[in-house]
This record gives sequence, structure tokens and C-alpha cells, in this order.
Amino acid sequence: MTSKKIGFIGLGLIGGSIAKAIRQYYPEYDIIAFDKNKESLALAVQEGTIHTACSSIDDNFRGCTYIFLCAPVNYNAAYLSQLKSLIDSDCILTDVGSVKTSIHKEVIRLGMEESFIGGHPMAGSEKSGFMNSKAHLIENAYYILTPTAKVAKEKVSAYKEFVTSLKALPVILDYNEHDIITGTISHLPHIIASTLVNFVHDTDTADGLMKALAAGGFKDITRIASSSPVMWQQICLKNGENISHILGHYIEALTQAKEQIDAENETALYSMFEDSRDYRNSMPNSSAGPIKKQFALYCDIIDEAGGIATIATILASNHISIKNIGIIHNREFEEGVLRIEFYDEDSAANASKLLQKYRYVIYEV
Ligand SMILES: NC(=O)C1=CN([C@@H]2O[C@H](COP(=O)(O)OP(=O)(O)OC[C@H]3O[C@@H](n4cnc5c(N)ncnc54)[C@H](O)[C@@H]3O)[C@@H](O)[C@H]2O)C=CC1
Ligand SMILES: O=C(O)C(=O)Cc1ccc(O)cc1
Repeated sequence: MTSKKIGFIGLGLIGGSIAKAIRQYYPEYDIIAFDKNKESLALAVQEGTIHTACSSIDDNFRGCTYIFLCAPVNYNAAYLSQLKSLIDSDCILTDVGSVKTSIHKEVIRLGMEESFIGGHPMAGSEKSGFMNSKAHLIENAYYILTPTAKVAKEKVSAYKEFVTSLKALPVILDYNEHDIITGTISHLPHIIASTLVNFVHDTDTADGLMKALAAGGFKDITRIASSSPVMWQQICLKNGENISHILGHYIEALTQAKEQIDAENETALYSMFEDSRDYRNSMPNSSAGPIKKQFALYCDIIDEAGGIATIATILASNHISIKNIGIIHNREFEEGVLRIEFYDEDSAANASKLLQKYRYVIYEV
């Protein structure tokens, strides 16, 4: 296998996760990175994810097979001009930004279309930073590619194959269409989550009862309100036109709901909840969606010191890796149960069998 050099500009949640996936599947590749956060770079070198921490976008980036732009969207576009003189004709320049039209316009303006294939992994979370990055993050997730009109078909095929080899699912889209679709299914929900959280903050009682009583439903639909403010500020600025248009339609939908409530329109209100339930339930629960399928099981544990450690030891000694573990309390599990999340379906199934053998009560929801 030939060793290749891959460059990263921005090594946070997404850049770090892709770099870790490359390290896992291509241990011989040379990975270099520049990030304004020196601590992230030092950690990445220390963990063996990257070989070279660059202090700027310098000559180290010459000779890269792929360069990934993984900073917030404004910065990705701003770095293109610096890269122009560093890349050769074989290099595939790509990004992971949540908005595509703005970076494509800059690529066209700079005459870099032959090198650029836009990218957007539909995976991630409200967390940010290299310390939260994981090699598994993009596994089984759709990975949108937006090639320019002038990039060679061979480059697109090679890049598609590379994305597939990292266990993601490439999907080719036009960059304008991308921004309308993600504006609706990703940018709008983030705005709804943030405005809803701020609305509760602003209208809460003096003793903070709303905050204290907020239940599972509120928390389910507002998880993403904890996302990076700089990232979302830049997404809103760069996809502003689409988002404004989509928000306008969404406000009409809210107004309609208000009218149905004011008119006590029983049929319309029932239909609203029936339609949403049916459509939501028809969405594939497989991992091929913006939010990856979670492979979790729930387990009753004896409320005593060391209970979690015992389970973790049983699983670890059977080579089953835990992705996440924690006690949850909600209406479904009033007493509180241990939720254990795994990286894949097989691990969850094996863990369930194993723990039942040890007489644990397991719920698979
Ligand atoms: N967070 C998510 O779930 C997803 C994010 N994206 C996109 O990925 C990109 C990165 O997002 P995350 O990794 O989540 O954010 P992050 O905040 O975890 O990482 C961004 C990294 O870029 C670095 N950075 C910021 N400004 C920089 C600059 N001027 N020069 C060099 N480095 C700089 C930061 O230090 C940080 O390490 C964004 O463009 C975002 O739109 C795409 C898919 C999912
Ligand atoms: O955490 C979630 O559910 C997300 O929606 C993550 C996310 C954030 C930004 C993107 O461009 C894509 C995915």
C-alpha cells in the first residue's frame, strides 16, 4: 500500500473524527494538521492521530493527496486562497462545512474548481472540539459530496471510494440543493431549539420552575441548543437567504397551528398530531440518517457502589466496547436504569445475551 499525505485545517469534532478514522483504516498515512487551538494539535500528536502539527498553512501542505477544511464555514472559505499556491493538480481539496454554496462560489472565484469536491458528513453532535472526536463518528452516516462542474470524474470516484472506505455513505448532491435541504432538516431545527430554550429562559418563573420541571420531550428537542455558537452563527450568516425563506414558511405553519388552537378546531388539531406521528414513525431508524442509530440497551442495576464497574468489567473482559454509559431517570424507567450504548448492533446483541447470563434484567427499547 502506498503511503499518502493528508492535511487537515481545523481539527475539532469533525476534523478530528475523520483524522482518527483515517488513522484507523490507513495507519501508514502521514496526517498533518493546522488548528488555531495548539492544545488540540498537541493532543492529536500525543495520541498518534497526526504526525505533524503545523503552526500555519505552510509548505507542509504541499504534496497532500487530500486536504480537509474542517473549521467553521467562514474560515474554510477564507483559507482557500492560501491553499491555491500549495496544492498540485492531483490534490483533492475538500471541506466538511454545513453550508456549501458560499464555499463553491469562492472556489469558482479563485479558479480552483478542478481541485474541489465539497463534503458534508451528516453526523455529529452538539459537542465540539478534538477531545470529543471519535473514529466511529462518521460510520454508517450519509456523507454528502458536492463536486464542482470542473473536477475530473476520476477524482470524484476516487474520493467517493475513500469516503466509503472510512465506512460512511457518500451521496452526491448539487450544492444549491444541499443548502435548501440542510436548511430545512438541520439549520431550521437548530434555530428552533435555540429560540425555544431562550424562550423558556426569558419567560421562566422567578424561582426557575420551568427549568426545573422541563421534561424528556423538551430535552429531546433541545439537545442541539448546546451546540457551538460560532459554528451556528457562521452557518446562519452563510446560508442566510435559504434559512430566511424556510423560516418564513415555518412561521406560517406555526401561525396555522395557532389559528387551529384559537378556533378550537378539533379535526385539524388531531390531524396535525396524527400526520406528524405517522411521518416521524415512517422515518428509517437505520443509521443512514442525520442522527445515527443508537445501539443501546437498558439494564436494572442494584443500587450499590461498584454496580456500574461490575458491568463494565464483564463487557470489557468479553471484548465488548462501551460507547456511552449512564443512569437515566424518566417516566418509562421510574426507578432509574443503566443505559449502555454500543458502537454497533452486534455488540449490543452480544452484551444483552451476556448480561442476561449474569442474571441482569435487560430492556431493549
Ligand atoms: N458539529 C457537527 O455536528 C457538524 C459540523 N460540521 C461542520 O464541520 C465544521 C467543523 O465543525 P466542528 O468540528 O463541529 O467544530 P469544532 O468547534 O469542534 O471544530 C472546529 C475546529 O476549528 C478550529 N478553528 C476555528 N477557527 C479556526 C481558524 N480560523 N483557523 C484554524 N482553525 C480554526 C477550532 O479550534 C476547532 O478545533 C464546521 O464547518 C461545521 O459546519 C459538519 C457536520 C456536523
Ligand atoms: O447533533 C445533531 O443531531 C446534529 O444535527 C449534528 C449536525 C450538526 C451540523 C451538521 O451540519 C450536521 C449534523
